Amino acid sequence: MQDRADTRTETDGTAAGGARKARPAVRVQGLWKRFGEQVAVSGIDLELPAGKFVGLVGPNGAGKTTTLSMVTGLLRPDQGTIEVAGHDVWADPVEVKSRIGVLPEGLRLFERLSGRELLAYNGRLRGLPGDEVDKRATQLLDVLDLAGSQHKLVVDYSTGMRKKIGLAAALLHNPEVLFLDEPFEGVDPVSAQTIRGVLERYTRSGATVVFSSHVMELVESLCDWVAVMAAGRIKARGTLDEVRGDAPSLQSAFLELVGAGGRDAGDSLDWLGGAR
Ligand SMILES: Nc1ncnc2c1ncn2[C@@H]1O[C@H](COP(=O)(O)OP(=O)(O)OP(=O)(O)O)[C@@H](O)[C@H]1O
Repeated sequence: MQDRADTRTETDGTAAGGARKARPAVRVQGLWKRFGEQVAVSGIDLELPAGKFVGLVGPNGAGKTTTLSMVTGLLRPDQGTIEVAGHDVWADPVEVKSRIGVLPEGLRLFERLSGRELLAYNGRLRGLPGDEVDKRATQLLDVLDLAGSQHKLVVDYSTGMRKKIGLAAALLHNPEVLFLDEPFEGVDPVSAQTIRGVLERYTRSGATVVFSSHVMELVESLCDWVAVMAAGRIKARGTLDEVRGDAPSLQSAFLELVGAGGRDAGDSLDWLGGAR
C-alpha cells in the first residue's frame, strides 16, 4: 500500500462542505524531537481539523506520546512550530493552556485530595467562580459515575476511576481542544461507554478531541479523522475512509501502513510449550 500521507483533507469549515476554510485545531510544522541518538519525532507536518474526533494511532514507540507532549506544551521541541486553536504553544503558552484540556499518559494527580476536592482545586486554578465549579463538578461526577466516590482520596481510586477523575478535571473549564493519551487503557467496558458518551456529547458541541490509542476497533468506531504514526513520521492522515482505502478494516490498513505483517516466531521459540 502507498503511503497515504498525501490523502490529507484540510477541513473546509462548513457542514455542507462550503468554500470557507476553518482554522485547524492543531497545526504542526517541521516538528522534531530527539532523545540522544533516538529520533522520537522526525520532522512532522500535521493539521488536525477542528470539531472532530481525531485519533492518533501508531505502534509502540511510534512517537505519539512525544508528539502529544510537545503539542500540549509539556515537552519542548528541538525544532518546529505548533499552533493550537490559532495560538503558538511555545510563544503564547497561557492563551493555549486556557483553551485546552489534557489527560496525559501516566497521569499524576494530587493523591491526598478527594475526587471532589481535586475538581474544586482545578476549577479554581482555571479561574472559575466557586459556585460554577461546584455545579460543574457535581454534574461531571454524576455523569462519570463517580458521585459515590467523590469523598474518597484519589490515592484509593482504581485505574479506571483515576482516568475518569482526570477526564473530569480536563473538561471542567470547557476547553476548545481536549487531548487524551490512551484514555481507555485500563478502563472497563462500562466506564469506557460512559467516557465515550461524554466525549461524543462534547464533540457534538463543536469542540475537538485528539486522542492516542492502539485499539483500532475503538478508533474506527469513535473517530472521524485519523493520523497514523510510525517511527516518528506520519504515514497517513485523513478521514477514516481515506486512511482505510481498499483495506477491509482500519486494523489491516494500519498493519500495512506500519509495515508490521505480524512477526512469525518461527523456530526461535521452539522451547516454548515443548517437553519440560
Ligand atoms: N524521555 C525519553 N528519553 C529517551 N527516549 C525517549 C523518551 N521518551 C520517549 N523516548 C523514545 O522515543 C520514542 C517514541 O516514544 P513515545 O513514547 O513517544 O512513543 P509512543 O508512540 O507513545 O509509544 P507507546 O504506544 O508505546 O506509548 C521511543 O523510541 C522511546 O523509547
